[in-house]
Amino acid sequence: MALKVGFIGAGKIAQSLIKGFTNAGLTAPQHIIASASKNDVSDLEVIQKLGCTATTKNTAVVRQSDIAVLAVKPNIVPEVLAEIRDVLEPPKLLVSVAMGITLRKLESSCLENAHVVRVMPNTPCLVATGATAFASGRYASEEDCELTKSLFSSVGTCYQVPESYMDVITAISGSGPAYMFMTLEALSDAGVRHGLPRNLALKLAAQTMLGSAKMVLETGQHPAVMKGEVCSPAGCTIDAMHMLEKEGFRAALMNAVEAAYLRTREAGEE
Ligand SMILES: NC(=O)C1=CN([C@@H]2O[C@H](COP(=O)(O)OP(=O)(O)OC[C@H]3O[C@@H](n4cnc5c(N)ncnc54)[C@H](O)[C@@H]3O)[C@@H](O)[C@H]2O)C=CC1
Ligand SMILES: O=C(O)[C@@H]1CCC=N1
Repeated sequence: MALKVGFIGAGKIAQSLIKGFTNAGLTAPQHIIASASKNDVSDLEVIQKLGCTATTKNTAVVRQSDIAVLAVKPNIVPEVLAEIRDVLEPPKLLVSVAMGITLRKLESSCLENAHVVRVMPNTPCLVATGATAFASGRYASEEDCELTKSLFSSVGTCYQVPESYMDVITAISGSGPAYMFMTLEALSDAGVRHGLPRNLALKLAAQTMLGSAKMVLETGQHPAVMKGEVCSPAGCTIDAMHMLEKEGFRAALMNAVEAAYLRTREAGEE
C-alpha cells in the first residue's frame, strides 16, 4: 500500500522533500497532504501544482497520513503541537525537522508514548543527494527508525545518531548547502572577473565541487592529502592556498558553523 505522507508546513524544506520523495517513487503526489499558514498563499499554490492536497488544517494532515512531517519554524512548533496533540495517536509517527527542538520538548507536548523522531535533512534531498541524520525518540519503535531511514535514504544518505549530535549536524549539513552555494557563487564570480562566461564558470565550479566531494566519499582519504596532490611544487595552487590561509578561510568556515550551532541551540531554548 502507498505510503501517505503529511507535511505540517509547506515551505522550502517540505517542498524539497515532497519533490524528492515523489521522484524516488516512495510515494505519489495524490498520497501527500501539506498544510501552510492561511496567509501563505504561494506555498499552498505550489503544493497544489505538485498534485498534492493543500490545506490550512494541521489536524487534517495528521489524520490523513501515516507519517506527519513537522516542517514549521521552531517558534511555531508549540502552537502546532497543541493543535495536533489529540489526533497524533500512537503509533502514528511524527517526524520533526525543526532545528533545535529537542525530542524531550516534542514528546512533552504530545500524547503519552507518542512516536517521535528528530530529523535534520537538507535541500539537496530535492535531487536525491541529501544528507540526513536522525535521532529516535523514547517511544519510536525499530520499525519507525527503519521507516525514517528508508524514507530519507531514498533521497540521499541517512544516518541514525545520538541526539546530542543534532545541533552541530544542523550547522554542518542542514545549513551546509548555503555555504556551498556561496562558495560556488564566489568561484563563478572570480571566473567572470577574469573573462569567463558566467554559465561556463558556474558549471566548472559546480562540477569541481561535486568531483571533490565524490573523491572524499569514494577514496576515504583525508581531504588534506588530496589537497596536497593538487598543489604542484612552485605551482599556482599553493599560492592560492597561501592566500586562503592569509584571508582566514578555514577559520571563517569554522566560525560560520559555530554561529549556526549557537543559533540552533538558542532556538531550542526559546
Ligand atoms: N530550509 C532548509 O534548508 C531546512 C529547514 N529545516 C527546518 O524546517 C523548518 C521549516 O523551514 P523552511 O521550510 O526553511 O521554512 P519556510 O518559511 O519556507 O516554511 C515554513 C512553512 O510553515 C508554514 N506555517 C507557518 N505557520 C503555520 C502553522 N501554524 N501551521 C501550519 N503551517 C504553518 C508556512 O506557511 C510555510 O509553508 C524549520 O524548522 C527549519 O529549521 C530543516 C532542514 C533544512
Ligand atoms: O536556517 C535554518 O534555520 C534551517 C535549519 C537548517 C537549514 N535551514
